[in-house]
Amino acid sequence: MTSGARDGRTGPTRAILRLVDRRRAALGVALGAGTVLSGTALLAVSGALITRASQHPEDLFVLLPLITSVRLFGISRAALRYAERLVSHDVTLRLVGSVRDRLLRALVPLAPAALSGARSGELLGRIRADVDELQGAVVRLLAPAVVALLAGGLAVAAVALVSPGLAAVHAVLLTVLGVAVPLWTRHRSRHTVTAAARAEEAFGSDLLDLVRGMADHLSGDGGRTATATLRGHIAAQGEAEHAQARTTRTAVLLRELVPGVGVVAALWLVGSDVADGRTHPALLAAAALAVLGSFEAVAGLGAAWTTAEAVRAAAHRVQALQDLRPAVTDPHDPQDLPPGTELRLEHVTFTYPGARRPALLDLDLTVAPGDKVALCGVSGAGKSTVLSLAMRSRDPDAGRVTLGGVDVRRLALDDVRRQFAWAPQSPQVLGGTLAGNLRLAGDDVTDHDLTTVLVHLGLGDVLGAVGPDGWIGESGDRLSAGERARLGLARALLSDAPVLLVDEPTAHLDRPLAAHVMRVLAADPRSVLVVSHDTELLDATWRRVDVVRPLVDVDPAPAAGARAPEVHVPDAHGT
Ligand SMILES: Nc1ncnc2c1ncn2[C@@H]1O[C@H](COP(=O)(O)OP(=O)(O)OP(=O)(O)O)[C@@H](O)[C@H]1O
Repeated sequence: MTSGARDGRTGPTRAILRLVDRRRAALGVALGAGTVLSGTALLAVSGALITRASQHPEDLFVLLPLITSVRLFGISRAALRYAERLVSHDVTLRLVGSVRDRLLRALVPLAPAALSGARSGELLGRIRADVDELQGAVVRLLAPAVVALLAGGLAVAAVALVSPGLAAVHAVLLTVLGVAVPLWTRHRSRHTVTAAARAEEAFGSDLLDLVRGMADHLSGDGGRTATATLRGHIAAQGEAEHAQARTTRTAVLLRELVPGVGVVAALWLVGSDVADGRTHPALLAAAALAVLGSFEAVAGLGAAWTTAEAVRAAAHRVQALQDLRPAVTDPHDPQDLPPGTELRLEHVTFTYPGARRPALLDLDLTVAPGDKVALCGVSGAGKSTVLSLAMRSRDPDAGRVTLGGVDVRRLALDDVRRQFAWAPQSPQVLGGTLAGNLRLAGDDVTDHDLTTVLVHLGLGDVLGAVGPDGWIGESGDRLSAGERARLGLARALLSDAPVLLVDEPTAHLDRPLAAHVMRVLAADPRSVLVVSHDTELLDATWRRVDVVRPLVDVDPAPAAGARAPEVHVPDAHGT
């Protein structure tokens, strides 16, 4: 997508249309125009046949070519329509595939930092709705527009051979039905379509939030507020759709009326020519029926104008997602991953976008291979931020993070992320099975590995009750918070990354289980950087690092005194 395309009002739409396979789309359009012209010719020849048959019922020499033509156009119309549907749907499916591919490629680098402000229901709803809308770009927008020009133009030219006056009227009526009526409809329905789409989108994301947080809603006000909000969205959508239906009814009436006017004009104009002897009588019915049939050329234009609006809006939303800047990017010329895995944060300062105070200020931390380091500190001190800077979810504003002595900004993002196994406080548990969730750790994870790690983390009972392939609920809802956290930890332990980053692994556990989990982590031969509130759980294996919340406001050039080291590193016993 070029920047020029982004600037223009219709830029994102053009960018989407550029993804269309042009050769196949041209074939689809040619087949579509062929279908319309076959239909028009079928009616015209039928008219001529009826007239000739009434004049010369026994003259097979005259009638036979007309009968053959009727058969030919009848068969070709059906065959061309079938082929056109095949080709245009193939083009659509390819377009949808490309759009999904581009969208997902754009989203992956944005996670987690750049998407942290987005509601996942909204994102999901937006992507689903936008891809649905973009499906219409070929079959309901591009193809009908070109077919209307091509087939409509050729039909007018053919009518002009019989009666130039009728051709002029015919062209005007085609324009009225193809352009004026749809433009009027579009003008009337602009607000209603947007309002209905907004209400539907809001309904989708609020419904998803309601289902996800059902327990909270039920224990709050029994879900009354949430259902009232949903009802509001349904009512707003219904109101918008009623207004839209009124406009549609009028448009349908006009679509029936205008071709009738065309037939009357044909009978009048060509009829006068026939009466004057300037035109063969067989052409009267042929011209009238040809005019009637040719309105099929603009039949798809009504939906095309509405589709243009919807496609434009969807393309803008897709563009807006693609325009989000990732919080971190790959270097142009990444260095090879160094052999060492020592992790260092050197004089690291970091402020979240829009925050008044830095989350970390001049922080130093070293985690040598095999080190067991516990980050302690009050809530909001910046402990989780240390983990996200370590695995390069974000970059520091000042100072640097190194892995094996190399600044992580010099390494390929995938290389950096492969060095870390991350177990967040509330891990993402997918709706599925225990085994399915754990196999995300790597392709080579065996059934034996799964069982061992689950038993090791005290999840043997859950494994026994559910089984490795039993359903654990949407987002693991059938597990307790502590079980979900340990499932996330199990996934991290199964990975072969050399550094484990573990956020509050004992938050939901009773004391004996918490102590057991800390012993499991202490026994792991890899480097472990753990966030923990509970200093009593830290035995001599752990080096405790206290992270202190910076109490200074953001200042581009802080005074030397304000940049005093914020990290106190006690000895191995935590004193
Ligand atoms: N995505 C974010 N955007 C803006 N501010 C954030 C974001 N994430 C964290 N913060 C802020 O940064 C500070 C440090 O947050 P962080 O999560 O690192 O603290 P923590 O020590 O891990 O806290 P806890 O022990 O409660 O998990 C807090 O003041 C927090 O409000």
